[in-house]
Amino acid sequence: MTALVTINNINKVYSKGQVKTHALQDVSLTINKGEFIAISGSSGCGKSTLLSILGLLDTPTDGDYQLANIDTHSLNVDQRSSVRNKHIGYVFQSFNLIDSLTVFENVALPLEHRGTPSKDIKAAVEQQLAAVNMSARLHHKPSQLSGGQQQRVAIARALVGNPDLLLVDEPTGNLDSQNGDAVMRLLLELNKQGATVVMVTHDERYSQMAQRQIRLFDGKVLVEHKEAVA
Ligand SMILES: Nc1ncnc2c1ncn2[C@@H]1O[C@H](COP(=O)(O)OP(=O)(O)OP(=O)(O)O)[C@@H](O)[C@H]1O
Repeated sequence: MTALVTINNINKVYSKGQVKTHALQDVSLTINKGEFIAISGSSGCGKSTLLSILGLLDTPTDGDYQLANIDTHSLNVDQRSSVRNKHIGYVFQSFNLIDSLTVFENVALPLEHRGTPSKDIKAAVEQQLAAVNMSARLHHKPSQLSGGQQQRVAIARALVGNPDLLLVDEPTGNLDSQNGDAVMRLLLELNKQGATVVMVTHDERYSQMAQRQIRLFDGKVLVEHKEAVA
């Protein structure tokens, strides 16, 4: 198995005036290519903080983070955003689509930032929207879609650049159970096709579907359960 992510003794301390919050305490984790990991735990235990650090949206106070053999500590701001663009897809609970852009334009964004030629963008966006069953809505605006459809578009945007790592924060949190189940089935299918997925969820039903489950408590890894490989 090939390690995609290695974090060692990550700590994150938020300081606001005199108040310090130790959001992550000595968290160490290896994520192999092709895994599907669910991170759960009660509110405030550090799930989103961990995902933001994995997604290079935030930096740890100390500790090491290697992604695809890159030591992320030594990256400057521009290098971090380039590594993020190339290696990471991020799906947010609130979709974070841009309302003034069409579905096609939203999904095209990561490739435009990379300077991909427009002919290649068109092919990749159409292929990715077909993979999430949203080909019929290319020219719609996000506000004209249901929540489940918006989340599928957000997943297409996260995957269009073939990232190594798909990070998903409460993907079903804003969806009813039918749409939530459909998004979960899609993530499992994408994982079967090779995507490495790390998903934060409150929903025990969905975390049980992951191959590996990590429960955080007060910023520490409390338990880890791994499905036996047959
Ligand atoms: N920007 C910030 N400044 C100060 N404290 C913060 C900040 N972000 C998070 N925290 C604190 O760090 C701790 C971990 O927060 P985090 O958002 O990672 O938890 P979580 O497990 O994702 O919670 P939830 O399930 O409610 O989203 C909490 O105590 C939170 O109050």
